[in-house]
Amino acid sequence: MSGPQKPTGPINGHLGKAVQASDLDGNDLPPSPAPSSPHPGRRYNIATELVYTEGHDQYGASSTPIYQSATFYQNPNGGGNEYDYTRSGNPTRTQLERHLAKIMSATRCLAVTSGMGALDVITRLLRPGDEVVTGDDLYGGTNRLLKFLATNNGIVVHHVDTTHPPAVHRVLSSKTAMLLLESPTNPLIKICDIRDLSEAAHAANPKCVVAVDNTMLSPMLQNPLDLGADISYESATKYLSGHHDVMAGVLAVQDAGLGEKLYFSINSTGCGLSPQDSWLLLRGIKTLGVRMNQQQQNCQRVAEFLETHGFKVRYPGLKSHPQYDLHWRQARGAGAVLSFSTGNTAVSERIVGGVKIWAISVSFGCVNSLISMPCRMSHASIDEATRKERGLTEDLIRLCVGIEDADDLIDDLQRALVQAGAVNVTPGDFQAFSNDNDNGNGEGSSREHTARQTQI
Ligand SMILES: Cc1ncc(COP(=O)(O)O)c(C=O)c1O
Ligand SMILES: N[C@@H](CCSC[C@H](N)C(=O)O)C(=O)O
Repeated sequence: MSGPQKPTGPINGHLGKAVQASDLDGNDLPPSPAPSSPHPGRRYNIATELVYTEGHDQYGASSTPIYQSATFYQNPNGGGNEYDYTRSGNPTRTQLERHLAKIMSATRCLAVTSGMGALDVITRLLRPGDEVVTGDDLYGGTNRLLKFLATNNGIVVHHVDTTHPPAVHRVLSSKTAMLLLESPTNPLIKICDIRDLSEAAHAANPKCVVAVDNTMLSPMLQNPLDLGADISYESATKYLSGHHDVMAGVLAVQDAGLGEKLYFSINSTGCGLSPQDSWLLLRGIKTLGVRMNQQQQNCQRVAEFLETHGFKVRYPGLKSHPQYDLHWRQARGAGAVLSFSTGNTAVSERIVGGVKIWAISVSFGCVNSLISMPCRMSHASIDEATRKERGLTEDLIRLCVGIEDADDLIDDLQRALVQAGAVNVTPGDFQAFSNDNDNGNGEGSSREHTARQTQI
């Protein structure tokens, strides 16, 4: 990988930029840096690639310099340098994009101001009348943007259960312009067969763009482009950065033409990632391997603890997960987000309110552990009736596990479960109250739970 390039004189006529003057649709392109990755694919194992960079800084700086400059000097004829303006391209952002391209199995990667910004760029490929096929469990913000496009831009959106391939195949057609997948989904941790669904979408319409939101696993654990997707994107606010100190989104592609179209939107709308945030993200990525390893080890312990004590836990590290085998065919780890039900919303509220180490917060992928109730927080923008239809019950608790000591995390959770009356305590053991009375919306067995709580 090469670092920011030195001015080399006019490369491409008077523009002097290593890029063609128009995109594949014939739109005029403003000056921009060269496509991100100078070589396709990875050369080392992922843990090495996350850390290893070949910078060619003129002073030998070990950390990529932050080019905090909005504009760049040019020759009198308007050419000369690779960069002219930071909205169009910035050396720190290019360094990040080239680094990401390696680890995302891409030939080109683009960095933008948030995960939703990345999805906005992707959905700008759509035209009125286009159809989008997507899941019935999705991050709330993704659902909100799709609903906006369906309401205002003439896009037809089909929400189907992506764990059930025939349901997806049934709605795919020559009008399907985009298949948008999450695996695992946020927050019900459903797994879909990315390869099979990508093939089916391309068979239905060879021009269909398959976009996979890889936020839950990060490129450390899953590479959708290797599974047949056209775009892998994620909220880099989560695992890639890892410290909740930056908002960012990344998009990765293997097809140069598609990369140009995405870049065109980014430059036109001005959502490229700032130099400071690009630097923060470059720094965060270096520790992704160690963070993710620790986070998923801790998450496995927490998942087993909850399941052993009778809770219905959704986590692909557990053999009880309905798509366990599929998940391990396409991913290299289970990630560090799980969700579980108590069968009673009031009890769930008391658990969330009772923990000390687990911070009540949206987001995930940070080094510290978080707890949330998706229906009240990350998925509140989905109306109640739709949530209920999709099996997103009000009592659902989502845990995003960090790098703390796993025993401390479990002790804290155990204390909150007992205090909340979520478990039936017997000498030497405690078990979750049965969810048998649960009416499917987290309202069941409330008297049982309340009674239990008052005894403690
Ligand atoms: C799965 C998923 N995709 C995309 C996003 C959007 O990312 P951002 O918050 O960085 O815009 C989020 C969370 O916000 C998410 O959970
Ligand atoms: N108020 C925000 C909520 C962000 S949720 C962040 C993250 N994706 C998560 O799942 O926790 C909004 O309405 O977008």
